[in-house]
Amino acid sequence: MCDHDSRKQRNSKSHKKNHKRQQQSNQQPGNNNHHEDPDDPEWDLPPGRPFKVKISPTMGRYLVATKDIAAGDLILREEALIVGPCQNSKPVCLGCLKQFDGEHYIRSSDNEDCHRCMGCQWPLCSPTCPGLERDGHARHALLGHTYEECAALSAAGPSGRRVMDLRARTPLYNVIVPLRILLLEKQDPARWRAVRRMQSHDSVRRQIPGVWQVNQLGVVDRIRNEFGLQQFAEDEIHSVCGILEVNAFEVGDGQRALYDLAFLLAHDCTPNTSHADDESRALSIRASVPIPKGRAITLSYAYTIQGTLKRREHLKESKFFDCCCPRCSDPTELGTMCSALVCPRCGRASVLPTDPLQADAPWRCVPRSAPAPAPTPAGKHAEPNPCPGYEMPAKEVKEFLDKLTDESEALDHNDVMGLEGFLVKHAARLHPNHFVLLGAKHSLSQVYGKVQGYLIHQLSDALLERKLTICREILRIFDVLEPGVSRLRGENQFDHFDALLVSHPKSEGITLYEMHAPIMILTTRQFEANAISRKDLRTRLREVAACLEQAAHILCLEPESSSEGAVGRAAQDALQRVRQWQ
Ligand SMILES: C[S@@+](CC[C@H](N)C(=O)[O-])C[C@H]1O[C@@H](n2cnc3c(N)ncnc32)[C@H](O)[C@@H]1O
Repeated sequence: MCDHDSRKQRNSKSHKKNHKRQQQSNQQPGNNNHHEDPDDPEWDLPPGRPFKVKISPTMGRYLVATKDIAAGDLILREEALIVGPCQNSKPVCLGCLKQFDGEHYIRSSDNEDCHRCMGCQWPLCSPTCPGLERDGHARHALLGHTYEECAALSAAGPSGRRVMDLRARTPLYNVIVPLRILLLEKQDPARWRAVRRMQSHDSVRRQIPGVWQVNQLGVVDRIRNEFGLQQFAEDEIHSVCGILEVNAFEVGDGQRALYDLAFLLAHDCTPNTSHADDESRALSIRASVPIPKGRAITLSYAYTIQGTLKRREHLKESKFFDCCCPRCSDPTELGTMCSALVCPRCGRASVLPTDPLQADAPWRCVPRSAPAPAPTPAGKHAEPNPCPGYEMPAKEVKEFLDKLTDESEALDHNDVMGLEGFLVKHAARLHPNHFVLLGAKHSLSQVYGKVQGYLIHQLSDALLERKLTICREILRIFDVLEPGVSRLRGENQFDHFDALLVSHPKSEGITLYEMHAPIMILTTRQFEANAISRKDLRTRLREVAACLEQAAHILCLEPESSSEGAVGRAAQDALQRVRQWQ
């Protein structure tokens, strides 16, 4: 349905442009033409893997299923090649990478703010941190603070003294992962080779001052001049920065990591896998939907609840390619209308990009496949849209979206009234599924029932219904954009997106879990007030059990130590209780 609509909606003026787009689109991982791409002979994978490596002219190397993979199946699990702090990280212990808040660290005996490495003076959580290399007993071996790293960081004096405020983000930590990679060449040549075969897009990045210059000052000059490590060539450090920008996964609590095989997964805006990392930063990739043999195995490098314009901008700026996936190619975003604006002339939420693959194409109010209009008394059908042709220049749309995004990012996502006010304020300009509204709704789905004044038992029936409605609305969108056994891909509290994949603490599973409490409380209240029958009660309990069952099914695939894993266990416990009542 959506494809058909979108084809009609597209500006079909340029046959040539469409032909080019068709070609691009055929290269997308979602399309089933992978038999045409050759296998990459350089990859000799151990037997038993459900995938192989292919190579395409546009996407480079990517993984393709070699057998039918069922939803939920584990496709790949691997240890990190290297782990370290994210860009602009808050100070962390170089051994275990934990931040210096709460009770996570031991103050040093000389009453300093924290313990520091005796050699390089970089902050550590304790002198006995398990991530410190000592006499052959390093628990994390190359993933923690090694003798070589300490020597490099103190080559021109103890550089860690520059980290002064333990609570403030600092660009000083941007050097740590590049340095860890550079040191691998001598420490572990096999790992070094594994990292060096990753793409760094140097030639493109070199042309972007915001990327190249920033790395020059923040990483290259610091390593070579401030730390005095002239043995590392400028270009080599730049390539390592590129490898990290293009291939790193955001893991743990504000860390980034590289993996031997997972980096080969191609991007798709409606991916067929989800991923999770555990305490040791081992990464698991699971199928979120059935993946037939021969289909590319994909994940999303972008935030799923984001409009096409912003997603493609992010992918272009940080991953250096133009996404032409089915979702990006469809102005309606697979019918979700996630980017649709309300037309000021006719009042319908039907202003869409005329060509979503061209960021400068105008947006236009287009007839939609709304329910067929009723015949007029004269027997003729009314015009389905009174103003086909209302147009907004791309620049105006972009400015409007930037303003909206700034406003939504400034919201306190624990402030119920602020979030509801934001929804009301923009209802007249945006489709109810517009991504900025979905972001606010997603927060509301979590905070109704959790924050002071809105704790679950304090909520009126109307507010419980509101929480439920919001959960249902967002689940309908997840079903299209992230179908199957997957977590919602969401931005987390970190404001740095240097990594390939943001970690996604909010989840579809969590939304399903969120739904069970309002249904339960409403049902109990209504049953006690004799407003529903025993039969209705049983039906509602079945609905609650279904939510919990799905939530547990999704979240119990998450690592036990993660917050999602904990909600999964809570869902299982709640399910048992509901079954007893049933
Ligand atoms: C993490 S790497 C994936 C592995 C990479 N293809 C390789 O050969 O090393 C990300 C890069 O792969 C390419 N890529 C991934 N998904 C793509 C897609 N859907 N369309 C075009 N290029 C894609 C882009 O060049 C992107 O910067």
